[in-house]
Amino acid sequence: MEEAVLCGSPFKLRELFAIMLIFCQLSDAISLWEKYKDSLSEDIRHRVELDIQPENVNSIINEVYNKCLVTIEDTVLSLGGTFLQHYGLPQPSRCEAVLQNKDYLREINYDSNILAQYINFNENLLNNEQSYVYNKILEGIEKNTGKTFFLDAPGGTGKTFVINILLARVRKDHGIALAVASSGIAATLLEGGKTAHSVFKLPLNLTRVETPMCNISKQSNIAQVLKDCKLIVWDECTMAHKGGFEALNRTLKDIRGYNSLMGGVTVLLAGDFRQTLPVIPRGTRADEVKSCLKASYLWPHIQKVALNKNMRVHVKGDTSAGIFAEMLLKIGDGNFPSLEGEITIPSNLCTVVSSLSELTSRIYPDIINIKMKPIEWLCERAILTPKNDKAAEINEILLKAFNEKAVEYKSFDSVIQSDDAVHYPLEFLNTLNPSGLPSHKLILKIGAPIMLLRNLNPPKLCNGTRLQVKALHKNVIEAIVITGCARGDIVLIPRITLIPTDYPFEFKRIQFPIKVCFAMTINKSQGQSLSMAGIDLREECFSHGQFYVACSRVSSASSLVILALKGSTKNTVYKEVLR
Ligand SMILES: Nc1ncnc2c1ncn2[C@@H]1O[C@H](COP(=O)(O)OP(=O)(O)OP(=O)(O)O)[C@@H](O)[C@H]1O
Repeated sequence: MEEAVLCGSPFKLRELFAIMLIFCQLSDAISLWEKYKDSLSEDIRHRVELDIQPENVNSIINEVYNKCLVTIEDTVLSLGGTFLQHYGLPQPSRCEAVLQNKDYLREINYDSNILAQYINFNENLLNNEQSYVYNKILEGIEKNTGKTFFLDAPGGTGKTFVINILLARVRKDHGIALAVASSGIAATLLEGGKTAHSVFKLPLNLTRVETPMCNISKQSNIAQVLKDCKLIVWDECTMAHKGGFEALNRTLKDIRGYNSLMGGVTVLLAGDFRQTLPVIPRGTRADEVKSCLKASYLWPHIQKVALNKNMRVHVKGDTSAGIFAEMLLKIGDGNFPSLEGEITIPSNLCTVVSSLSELTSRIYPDIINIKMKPIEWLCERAILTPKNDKAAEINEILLKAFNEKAVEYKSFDSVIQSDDAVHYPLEFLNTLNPSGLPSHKLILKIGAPIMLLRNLNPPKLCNGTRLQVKALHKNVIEAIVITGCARGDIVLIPRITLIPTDYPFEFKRIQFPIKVCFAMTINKSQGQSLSMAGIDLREECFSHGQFYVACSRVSSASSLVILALKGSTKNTVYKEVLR
């Protein structure tokens, strides 16, 4: 073998080894294998290095050796020999899933050196409460105690900061740490983050199924990832329906073959119950409360940890930002002094204005020159409304406020079951405006900000990513990304088929998956940070946490303008969710 290594290819070496196994009655085949396994599997290793960085191959080297043994065994069998076990060698597994599993390879393909530097630098910055949370979760991962944690963290307390160091710690040692979030926007803030729906293949009808399961088969690529992962982080978990966590729990138990909570993997659920709860179409307060994580049978089994110190304020050393943050917490907790449910909006929270034109001109001054503005200008501002119709009204006004040619795109609508065509004529379908679907008549101008309504190519193009229109072609829209990790990239958006899920009959709309977004609903803004936010409260916030979410998009009173005709507003807080 020693001579052959110098002159033969790995393929020829394996052939030689196979012949020796059958014909040479080797007394110690295992030692020979151990000594030359790297030479025997060199080409297989190179092939894996095409998919992941060379230094990361070591974390799956046993898979490489296994593949090598399989090919040796194939040759031995074809030469009339028998299984490798018979010769005192390890019996290879015929399931070589990992080497072909792109999802798996992506999850272990992090640069350990860069991660080590990142950890060294940032671990030292953790404050006391962050360190406590970090070490507690790390201990759970290292001792494999299989705990699920809930990290209660209001905005600015360093939740994302802590999570990213935890993810780096696991990945540095080639462990798998999955990062997901309930919304596409929140997912872009986590290293390697994706939406929970796309990773866990959560069923769409969570409200209607009693024992939901993730649509993941045990043989799939993602099942292998879930089987081996050491940490799952789910950010903005308070926005998600409890059925999603229950589905994940059942699926992990099944895939990992272990009947403890979440199949024994450490799970970190992070969020803030002061923010909006899962949206239940046509649901009541009780429906919303009943659908959140706290109402799940899993909740009593989850260990609670919290962050309280606002690091945005602390790092900047800005005392007025500190007062602002304290006020936000009082609003979020429902402890702001109120009279018959109405709170008087204080001047150190924001600037109060009394007309829509004042609100729009404060948030979008000099809109006439919108095409000349840098993308930062557009990305850092938005007007927020409790409901869609007011956002649509403001978008129409602001779209008319600058001189560019308006281009109209009409959708192609149709029912999915041909029998329904009699009951739901085309003209009727065109009038429908389900939330999350672009309208039948989409009017756009070059320079206008738009928002994606689907995850087209996460994390670059997610549901919620904002862009600015650059060119309006007949079948494609050219736009520059203004938020998220692809900021500054120019992308082309096609018309796609969109099917709303919460309609009593099925219909599809072929349209560009976008909306103009000078203004957007408060629920859509959750997870976005702004430097200038306007809130239109002509119609008041109607659901838990909306006012808190809207105000907490910015970090100081000078960045917030509120249109409140009476100077007061309703602050809806479901105290039962905060207990
Ligand atoms: N220990 C720390 N040392 C230095 N900077 C920190 C520390 N913790 C957090 N920060 C910084 O404070 C800011 C807020 O942190 P982060 O974004 O993690 O908070 P968050 O809780 O995720 O807030 P939000 O939910 O509003 O996004 C960030 O700029 C972050 O880098």
